Amino acid sequence: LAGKAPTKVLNDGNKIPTLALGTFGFEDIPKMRSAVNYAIEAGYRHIDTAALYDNEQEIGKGISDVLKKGLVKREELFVTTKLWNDKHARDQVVLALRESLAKLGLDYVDLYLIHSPEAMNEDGSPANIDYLDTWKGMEEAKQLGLTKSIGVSNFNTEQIDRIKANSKTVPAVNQIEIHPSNTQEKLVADCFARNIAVMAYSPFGFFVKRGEGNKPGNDDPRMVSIAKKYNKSVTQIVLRYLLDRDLIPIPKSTNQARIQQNIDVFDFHLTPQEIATISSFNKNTSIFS
Ligand SMILES: NC(=O)C1=CN([C@@H]2O[C@H](COP(=O)(O)OP(=O)(O)OC[C@H]3O[C@@H](n4cnc5c(N)ncnc54)[C@H](OP(=O)(O)O)[C@@H]3O)[C@@H](O)[C@H]2O)C=CC1
Ligand SMILES: O=C1CO[C@H](CO)[C@@H](O)[C@@H]1O
Repeated sequence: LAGKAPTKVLNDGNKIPTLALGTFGFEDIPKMRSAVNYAIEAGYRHIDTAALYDNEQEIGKGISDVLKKGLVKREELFVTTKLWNDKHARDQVVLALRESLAKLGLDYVDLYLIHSPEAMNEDGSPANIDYLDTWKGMEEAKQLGLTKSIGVSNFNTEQIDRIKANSKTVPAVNQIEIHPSNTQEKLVADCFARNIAVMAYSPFGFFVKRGEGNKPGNDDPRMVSIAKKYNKSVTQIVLRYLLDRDLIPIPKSTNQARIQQNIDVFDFHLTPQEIATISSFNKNTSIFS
């Protein structure tokens, strides 16, 4: 009953499955319960959510279904969630994680991330809270056993180094936007040099800008020819490209066939030349800006 994605050992010794189901999309919240069921049935063992996504309750129902069906045991699952920007005060972190856990119906998560270095007030205005204080709250959450690992998201090298220089715990993970048009080679190398694993969000951001259809369907002849060679789809080639760079992609889908397709990427490898070809699409452009 092992999952399809191999695991990677984090700097704290915990093991993380190297591909996760993405779950962001407010209009998709009602579909998340079935998406989690489809994903676990297809061999996913890692689910990525966040307090921001407002779907932890539906995901919790999906997790409860698969546990009840006996498809997996809790310890075979890896659940990642994130602290939103309006809960950065040190004494809010444990409370925010307890709220997420209650919604998920779990007594611990596997990975808790600071969603972004930017602290905000509830109205979205900037708050004057240093993420070093937030990180202390994260360490407390870990000490309490509410999360196995702690990490960050959307942090740059300088911000990671400030945590490293001022804290006992180094982030286990940095979750950032990575796809062929935003390859992030420097930040990834900096994370790896510090023994920090990297999760790649918006893996299909190569094909679409947010709000412009959101339907990957790339027909670039170079991508199509690599896909033909391996008898895979272009989206599968993008996921394999990220895996072959030792990253942990987070493809989001609520559609059963696409959920299955997105994890069917562990039976081939790209050549260094193909990886270089795909990296040559880099424009250092974020889909969010
Ligand atoms: N830490 C952070 O700040 C951020 C984290 N994330 C995380 O990363 C995840 C993934 O990123 P996200 O921005 O959602 O986008 P993705 O790059 O995962 O793309 C999702 C889109 O692609 C479609 N799709 C999925 N699989 C296929 C396929 N095989 N063929 C064709 N279309 C497909 C989906 O539609 P459909 O569902 O209909 O299949 C959806 O429209 C998020 O869901 C979230 O968990 C994302 C952004 C920021
Ligand atoms: O995780 C996330 C999902 O996407 C949002 C934008 O649409 C981001 O703001 C957020 O960080």
